Amino acid sequence: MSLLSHSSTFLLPNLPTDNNNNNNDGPPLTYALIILNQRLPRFTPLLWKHAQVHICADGGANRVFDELPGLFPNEEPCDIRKRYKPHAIKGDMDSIRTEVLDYYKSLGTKIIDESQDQDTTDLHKCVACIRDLLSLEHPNLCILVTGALGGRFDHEMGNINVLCRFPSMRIILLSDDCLIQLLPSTHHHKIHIHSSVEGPHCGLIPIGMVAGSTTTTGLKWNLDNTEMRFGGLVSTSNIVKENIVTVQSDSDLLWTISIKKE
Ligand SMILES: Nc1ncnc2c1ncn2[C@@H]1O[C@H](COP(=O)(O)OP(=O)(O)OP(=O)(O)O)[C@@H](O)[C@H]1O
Ligand SMILES: Cc1ncc(C[n+]2csc(CCO)c2C)c(N)n1
Repeated sequence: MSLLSHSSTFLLPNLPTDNNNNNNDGPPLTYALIILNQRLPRFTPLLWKHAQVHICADGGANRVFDELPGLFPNEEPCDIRKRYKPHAIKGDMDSIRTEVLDYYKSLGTKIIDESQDQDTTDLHKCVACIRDLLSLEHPNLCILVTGALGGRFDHEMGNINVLCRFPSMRIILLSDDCLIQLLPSTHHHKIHIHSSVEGPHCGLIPIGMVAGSTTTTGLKWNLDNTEMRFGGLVSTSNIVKENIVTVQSDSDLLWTISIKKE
């Protein structure tokens, strides 16, 4: 089974320039950023800089409009708003304010109103949009999602469900405190830990099914062909012990790791 490399280099101030590789020994990645409708993480400008495409999910546009200027107290809000112009705003448009919609429309942002679809979330709609826009030209695409965690529980579960609905895409859900991604069972996984910005707290959690057998290295409490299931063992409050964590499992798992406060 082939190995998939993971690396949170997008949390570093500069992406590594040797071979222009931002994914350690994995293929260089192209980043896309989705902003959801929750308080922006403090490192949003960094993610924005690393990403080639920026899309707001409905009310996520209010957050860019309202909160990004506050991250640059010495600059004029209108300068910041022009600098951080989303490529598109997509969703069912029940949360974006009219003045915000009109403002970004006037700057040339694409407005994609999918209010007729009340069966998929705004995040789902944005991921599908990025897949259709970029995945052919950029097979090594990684979607970063801000504001995905730490709010309403139905929204959080909906956001995690998007990871499961697009299992072959690299999607990373972020909050100020942690990140979550899916480790599909189609691969073995090698996770490079950047201990200046992430860890040591971490977790490996089965989702939707019993994970019959999982083996890890690099953790304080490693799994050794161990079964995990909700209602039984799930690996929470684990600790990263090495610079590389490896995971092999017969089931899709969620990987989560804490993000350090500066
Ligand atoms: N409290 C929250 N916790 C977690 N995620 C959130 C929260 N609020 C919004 N989001 C995310 O931001 C996206 C856009 O939110 P917005 O408030 O614009 O729309 P919504 O109508 O509440 O969400 P949806 O239309 O997707 O049900 C949501 O699809 C969801 O992914
Ligand atoms: C069984 C079922 N439960 C909830 C919804 C509601 N819902 C799910 S996604 C969405 C769009 C949000 O922008 C809405 C309203 C549904 N359609 N079907």
